[in-house]
Amino acid sequence: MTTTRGLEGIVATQSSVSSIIDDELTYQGYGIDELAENASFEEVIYLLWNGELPTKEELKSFTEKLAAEAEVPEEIFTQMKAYPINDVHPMAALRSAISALGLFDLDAEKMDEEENYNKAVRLQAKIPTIVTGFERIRSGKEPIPPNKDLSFAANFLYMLNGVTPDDLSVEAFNKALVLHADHELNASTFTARVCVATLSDVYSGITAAIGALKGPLHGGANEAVMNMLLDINEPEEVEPYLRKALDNKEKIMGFGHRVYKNGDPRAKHLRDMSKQLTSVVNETKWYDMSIQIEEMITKEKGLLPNVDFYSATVYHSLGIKHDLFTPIFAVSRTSGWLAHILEQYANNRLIRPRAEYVGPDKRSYVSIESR
Ligand SMILES: CC(=O)SCCNC(=O)CCNC(=O)[C@H](O)C(C)(C)COP(=O)(O)OP(=O)(O)OC[C@H]1O[C@@H](n2cnc3c(N)ncnc32)[C@H](O)[C@@H]1OP(=O)(O)O
Ligand SMILES: O=C([O-])CC(=O)C(=O)O
Repeated sequence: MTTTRGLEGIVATQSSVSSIIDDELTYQGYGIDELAENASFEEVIYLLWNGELPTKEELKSFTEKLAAEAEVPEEIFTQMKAYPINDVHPMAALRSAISALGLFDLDAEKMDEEENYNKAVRLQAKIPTIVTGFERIRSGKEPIPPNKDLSFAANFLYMLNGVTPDDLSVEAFNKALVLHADHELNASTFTARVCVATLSDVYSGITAAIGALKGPLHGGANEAVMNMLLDINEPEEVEPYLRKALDNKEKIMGFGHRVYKNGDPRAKHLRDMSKQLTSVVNETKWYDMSIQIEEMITKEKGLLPNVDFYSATVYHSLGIKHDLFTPIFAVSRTSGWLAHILEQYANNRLIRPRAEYVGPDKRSYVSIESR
C-alpha cells in the first residue's frame, strides 16, 4: 500500500457539478467569468442543482420557493440566545444552528429524491436568516425577518443591517456569492459527500461541511487575511511583517492552492471588486497593502492569491464584521454542497478508503501487573 498525503491528485469521484480543467473553473459547463459577470446567485443555485440555467418562469418559481422558505423556526433563535453568544465563533454557532434546524424539519429522515430536493431548498433559503440572526442577537438586537421582495443577495444585507442596501453593494455581494458557490471536490464538499454516502441525512452533510470549511486552511482563511492586514496596518510594515513570517515558515493566508498552480481564476474578480469598493468607502489602504502583499509573496514564494485573499477586503468594504466572512462563504457554498449531496444520493456508494498502517508490529497483550 502506498499513501498520497492529503489525497493530492487522487480522483475520488465523478461529478458534473463543477470542473477545474487547465486552471479554468466551470459550473455545469458554464465558465466562471461569464457567470460572475452576468448571473444572479439564484440562477447559479438552480444551475448547480438542475444542470441547466433556468428559464424566466423557472427562475421566478424557484425564487418564490426560496423566499417562501426563508423564515426559521423561532426555537433556533431562542437556542441561539442561550449560546455563550459573545464568546463563540459564528462558524461554530452556524454549525450548531444547522444541526438544530434538522431537528425541526420533520421530513429530515425522508430519503427520496423529491424530499431531498425540498430539503435543499429549505436549507439554502434559511441559512442567510440564521447567519444574520446570529449577528443581530449577539449585537443585542432582534433578527430581521426576510423580505420576500428582495433578491437573495439584497435580502442577506437587509437582514444583516436592517436597511435596504444600495445597488453597488448588492451587485458586489451577488458576485461574491456566485464566485464562492462551488469548487469541485474541495475539503468541505468531500466531507459532505463522505457523510451522506453513509445514507445519513442532508442536515448531517451540511453540518459536517460547515465544520470542514471553518478551518483556516480552507474557508477560514478569508477572516485570517483581514486579521493579517489589521496586524500589518501600515503599508511600510508589509515588507518586515512578511519577511518575519516567511523566515518563521508561517503560511501567508489567502495564498496557495492545492489545485491551481497558475492562479485562482476567481481572484481577479475579487481583486477588481476590492479596488472599487475600498475606494468607495475611502479605505484604499487595504487594497494597496493587498497588492503589495501579492507582489512580495509572488516574487518570494511563487504563490498566487486564492479566492480568500481579496474577498476579505471586499466584505470589509461592505461593512461586514470580520468573523462573518467565513459564514458568508458557507451561505454561498451551501448551494454547491447541496448539489454534491443530491448527486451523491443519486448514484451512491459508501466512501471508505484504506489507511497504510505504520504502527507497532503485532504483539501480545501484557497484563497490567507486568507493565
Ligand atoms: C477556499 C479555499 O480553501 S482556498 C485556500 C485557503 N487557505 C489558505 O489561504 C491558507 C494558506 N494556504 C495554504 O495553507 C496552502 O497553500 C493550501 C492549504 C491552500 C494548499 O495546501 P497544499 O496543497 O497542501 O500545499 P502545502 O501546504 O503542502 O504547500 C506546499 C509548499 O508551499 C508552501 N506554501 C503553500 N501555501 C503557502 C502559503 N500560503 N504561505 C507560505 N507558504 C506556503 C508550503 O509551506 C510548502 O512548502 P515546503 O514544500 O517548503 O514545505
Ligand atoms: O478547492 C479547494 O481546495 C479550495 C477552494 O478553493 C474552494 O473550496 O473554493
